[in-house]
Amino acid sequence: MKPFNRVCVIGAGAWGTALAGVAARAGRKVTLYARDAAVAAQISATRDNPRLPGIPLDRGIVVTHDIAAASSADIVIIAVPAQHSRAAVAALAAHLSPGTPVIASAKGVEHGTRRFMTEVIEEAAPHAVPAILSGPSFADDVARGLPTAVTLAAKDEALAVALVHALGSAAFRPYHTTDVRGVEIGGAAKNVLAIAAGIVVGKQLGASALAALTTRGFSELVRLGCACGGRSETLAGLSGLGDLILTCSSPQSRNFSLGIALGRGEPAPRDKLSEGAHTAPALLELAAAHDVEMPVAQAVAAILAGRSTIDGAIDNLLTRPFRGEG
Ligand SMILES: NC(=O)C1=CN([C@@H]2O[C@H](COP(=O)(O)OP(=O)(O)OC[C@H]3O[C@@H](n4cnc5c(N)ncnc54)[C@H](O)[C@@H]3O)[C@@H](O)[C@H]2O)C=CC1
Ligand SMILES: O=C(CO)COP(=O)(O)O
Repeated sequence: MKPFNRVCVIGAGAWGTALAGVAARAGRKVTLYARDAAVAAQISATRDNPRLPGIPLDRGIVVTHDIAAASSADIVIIAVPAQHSRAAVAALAAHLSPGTPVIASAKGVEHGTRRFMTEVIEEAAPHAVPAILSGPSFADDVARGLPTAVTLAAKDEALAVALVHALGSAAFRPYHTTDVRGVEIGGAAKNVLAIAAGIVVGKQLGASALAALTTRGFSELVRLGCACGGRSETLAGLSGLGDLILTCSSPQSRNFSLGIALGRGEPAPRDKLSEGAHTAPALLELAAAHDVEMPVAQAVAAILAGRSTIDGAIDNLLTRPFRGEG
């Protein structure tokens, strides 16, 4: 396999900027693409992204507004919100050399189509080779170079290993797998479940309730993941259980914070992306299509859509029939 040297990251938000830093730290030549020319110019001039305030951009990273810069990339990383990934990949497709690995890093399921992020890449850039990176990793931690471990999946194991070597470093440790579906379902489901965990905290239901909710949420994630073809060891790994633990326990998470605000009866935090809120309906459609029960995710979707009050949803969950664990 040819060595990967040039990396182009699409999306100059918090995660794209953090991943550009990861690639630069791993010794790669990095271009960070911002859709908005003014944003590209500002980040390039100040070497600071307001989404990651106070964390200087690595000196070697070139910031551009020119999508054609992707044409020289050996690896492309898509770091835009899940519902925008198709548009970002479509705009990129004509500039990619055939066979270029395109790594999805959004955590969600597409509305309407119920497609996972690698499926979106397959459809929008059929000549690219999709991969997915996911796991417990806050952009702020990663950009600061704090120790992080994630999962990186590609159908071809040799490619997954090569991508790990191209992006990994002491502080950023990707583990490779060929279980693409298992990795992407963990990231998508945990965001929805983290909103429920936040509600538990916002409603002050106690630490025991939070542990119960997180664990029963994990059962849902595993049920859906296995039904969609993911492997149980992946779902119990960094991109499933690992990310669920992180996001269901830290106010640094935007999904958890949304839940806390909802539980307290406060307005949702402004200008903060909550992928779980966007993914909840599509996740439930997937669950229904596979005949999988997801009561916690269902409660989140019902609350967000205004079909249920928080108290009503909690009552529903607490009065479900007793059953065997599993
Ligand atoms: N922030 C974090 O800690 C982490 C985020 N993620 C995932 O990464 C994804 C992006 O999240 P953030 O970077 O945090 O969001 P963000 O809101 O900070 O940034 C999103 C960026 O995408 C850009 N964008 C939107 N549509 C685009 C398009 N069509 N072409 C090019 N750029 C476009 C926006 O201009 C914005 O700069 C989400 O799916 C999130 O779940 C994953 C791991 C960690
Ligand atoms: O995915 C993340 C950490 O792994 C980031 O979580 P939030 O999107 O909830 O902030």
